[in-house]
Amino acid sequence: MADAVVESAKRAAAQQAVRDHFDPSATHVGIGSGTTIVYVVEAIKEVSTNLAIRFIPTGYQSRQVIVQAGLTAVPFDSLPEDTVFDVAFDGADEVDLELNCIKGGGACLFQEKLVAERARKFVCVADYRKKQDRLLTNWPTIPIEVAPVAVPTVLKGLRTLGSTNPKLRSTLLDKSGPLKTDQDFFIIDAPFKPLLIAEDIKAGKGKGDGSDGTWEVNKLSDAIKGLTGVLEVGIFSGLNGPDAEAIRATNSVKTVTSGQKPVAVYFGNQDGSVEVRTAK
Ligand SMILES: O=C(CO)[C@H](O)[C@H](O)COP(=O)(O)O
Repeated sequence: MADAVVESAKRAAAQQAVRDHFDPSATHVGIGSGTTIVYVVEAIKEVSTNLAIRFIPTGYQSRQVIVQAGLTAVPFDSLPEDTVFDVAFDGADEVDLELNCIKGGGACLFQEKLVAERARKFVCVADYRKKQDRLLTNWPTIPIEVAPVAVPTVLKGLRTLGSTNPKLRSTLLDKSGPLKTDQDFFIIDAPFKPLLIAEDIKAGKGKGDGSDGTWEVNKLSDAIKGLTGVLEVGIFSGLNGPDAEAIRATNSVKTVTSGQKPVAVYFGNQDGSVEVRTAK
């Protein structure tokens, strides 16, 4: 029964996100991974079956969702580098007050980041369990995609950064060994204390650079990304819509996109309502 509530929360959020951000005259639309994105594609299909719209998947599962809906899937690397997508939709594992997200619970994060960064608008859709004030409140770990040969190096580096017990992710059948990503890389799940946001640093709640055991979202993301062997980190932070708009306005750079952070996150609630957090 609880599952039915969660599923209808996801569907309600997806319906509203698509109503607000999918323009049927779009030419390129990014499609993320996970269970919630299925409802996004379902909602898109209700509005448009236009085969001229190119849907860019973020991995194998995402591509299957697009293809099974009868829509046109186009690989990311088949598009010219300056193609900006109208919008990219994706799920999230946890979202904080600043719209920073943890992603990678389903082992997709690298291609999700590539696609999100190319979109003029990156929009996330999730259920009520994902809405928190700080990252690592309910979701326990940061997923990190690593080169197999570098696993021991990265585990050691993560412990140095303060992660108490980072672990290599196994398949559901433990005896099959480590889970492989779409890139044939591995995933390490690293726990840290809940992450600080900018207002916490201003309020003196910690330095946020790891020196006192606290980490601010962007600083931790950069520190993990700096470990040799890390392909990508499941923290989506940094620039978002309005920041990117400002850069575009001042520099006349037409190709600046939304960045890694969503411009809006749609949360489906248990009572059927939908709550939207938008970039300030
Ligand atoms: O990042 C992801 C996959 O790696 C997903 O977007 C994230 O895990 C959310 O998934 P779901 O919609 O199933 O809750």
